[in-house]
Amino acid sequence: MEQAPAGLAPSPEPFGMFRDVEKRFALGDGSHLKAIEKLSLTLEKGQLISLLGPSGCGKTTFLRIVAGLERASSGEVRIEGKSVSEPHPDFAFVFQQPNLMPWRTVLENILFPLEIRREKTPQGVARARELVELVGLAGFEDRYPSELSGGMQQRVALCRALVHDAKLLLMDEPFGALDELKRMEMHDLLLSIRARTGVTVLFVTHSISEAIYLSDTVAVFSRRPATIRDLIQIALPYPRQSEQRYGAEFTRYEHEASRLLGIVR
Ligand SMILES: Nc1ncnc2c1ncn2[C@@H]1O[C@H](COP(=O)(O)OP(=O)(O)OP(=O)(O)O)[C@@H](O)[C@H]1O
Repeated sequence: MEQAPAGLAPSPEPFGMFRDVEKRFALGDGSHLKAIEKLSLTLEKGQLISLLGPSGCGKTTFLRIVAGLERASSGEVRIEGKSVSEPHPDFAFVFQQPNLMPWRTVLENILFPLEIRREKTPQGVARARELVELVGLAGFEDRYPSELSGGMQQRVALCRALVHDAKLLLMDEPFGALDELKRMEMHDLLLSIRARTGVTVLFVTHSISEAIYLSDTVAVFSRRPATIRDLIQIALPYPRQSEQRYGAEFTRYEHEASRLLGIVR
């Protein structure tokens, strides 16, 4: 690490630091596919960054690398100053499908991460119940996933991700399978949970409006091989309100993102 000039404390490394990340996949015919090229991004603690880009550009691959589920071919991937090489117990995931265990009740699904960590303490159970309350599922603790709507199942998945007090929440198009109304409800729910817990979030989406509504920063990806075209800082105040979606400032951000994506000039 570089030495700070005398009298100045070295500035601490950001929570997440990704520098010149590249990813090449070896294909069956002996050729390679370059999914990510020289991608650099920093993530501050408590920040919510959306990764916005066209389908197939490499967003999921990047998220999987940050998660430690995939290794970068080159570049640096660091969380809290440490290189990521495998999934970390402080990371949590929410995918497009809730992937609940059908034979477990709502509460049992949420408690699962605590069970595998052997942390199913009375405090852990209390936190699970508190999360159930927070996402509006009180009274459904003993129901099975098949008895819930898709939106309710996704809320259970969110509780399961947060029950062990994750530091980093990695979300891959988590609301993509929901209808517009449910998706908007989930946006407000995610933002209220984030305001309460201070969790840092990386959120993959190809919805421009979703990215703007949720994020303090939108990282607009290029087409494959993915790199970041630009960062859009969203200055809309929190707590976000649905009315903001129809304001002139929101439209300006939508236009800027569309321009960076090459949809409009
Ligand atoms: N394991 C793999 N082996 C070979 N190629 C892969 C592998 N995983 C992903 N790819 C390729 O890498 C590219 C990026 O895929 P990725 O899933 O990251 O895109 P994405 O931006 O998340 O797309 P979408 O929004 O459609 O989910 C694609 O061309 C995909 O075919």
